[in-house]
Amino acid sequence: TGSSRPQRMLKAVQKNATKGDPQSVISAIDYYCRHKEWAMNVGDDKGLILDSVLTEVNPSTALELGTYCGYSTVRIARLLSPGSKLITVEFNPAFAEVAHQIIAYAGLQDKVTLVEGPSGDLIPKMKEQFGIKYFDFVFLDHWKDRYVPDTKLLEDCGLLKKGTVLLADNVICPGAPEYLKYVRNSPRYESRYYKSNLEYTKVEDGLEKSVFLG
Ligand SMILES: O=C(NC/C=C/[C@H]1OC[C@H](O)[C@@H]1O)c1cc([N+](=O)[O-])cc(O)c1O
Ligand SMILES: [Mg+2]
Repeated sequence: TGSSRPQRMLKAVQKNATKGDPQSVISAIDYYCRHKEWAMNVGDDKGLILDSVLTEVNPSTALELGTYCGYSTVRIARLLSPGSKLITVEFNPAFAEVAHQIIAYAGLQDKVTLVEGPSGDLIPKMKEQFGIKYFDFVFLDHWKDRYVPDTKLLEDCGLLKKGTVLLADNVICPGAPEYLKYVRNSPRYESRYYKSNLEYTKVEDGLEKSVFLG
């Protein structure tokens, strides 16, 4: 059987990026996915919004739900201050295998803990297994129908503190309507929408930033 799309993406990184240079890994993936083969990375347009929110929050502990091939993992980890940590959760073992290699190629493996498994099972174990008190930043980019249950789970497990920032991808395309309703109607969040476009396309999409008010 042939290679998979994630494996072809990894080959493009190994061929075109410089080992230990996160920006070159990001550029190599964006070039490949824009000109050769689309893939569901947050991409360069929404990536700039992710970068700006991250720089503003400057999280000590960050969580990513939905690693896929590690593109946004690299985008986030490259901006973390020394000593800060990113935990990223991926359900699909084939995606996780490629992500490990892309994160290592970027030289960011010491800042990132990649955990394989269903987010719903892993979130309740975060405190005990990873010594996490709470997250300062959460990037939601996994199954869109898990955004609401996992946000509620993070609240119930005491993993959010006053000021924690949730940033959700794809709230327009493919869409996360229940999530938008939840964070926009809840008195516990202050939300705003960053209009952009679906990665590598002209279709509208955007990111929803929601600050937990405690
Ligand atoms: O399903 C999407 N993401 C959820 C990913 C789901 C997969 O990754 C987590 C889990 O292992 C699952 O196999 C998605 C889909 C599109 N899309 O245009 O279809 C665009 C995006 O940015 C997306 O994050
Ligand atoms: Mg996405």
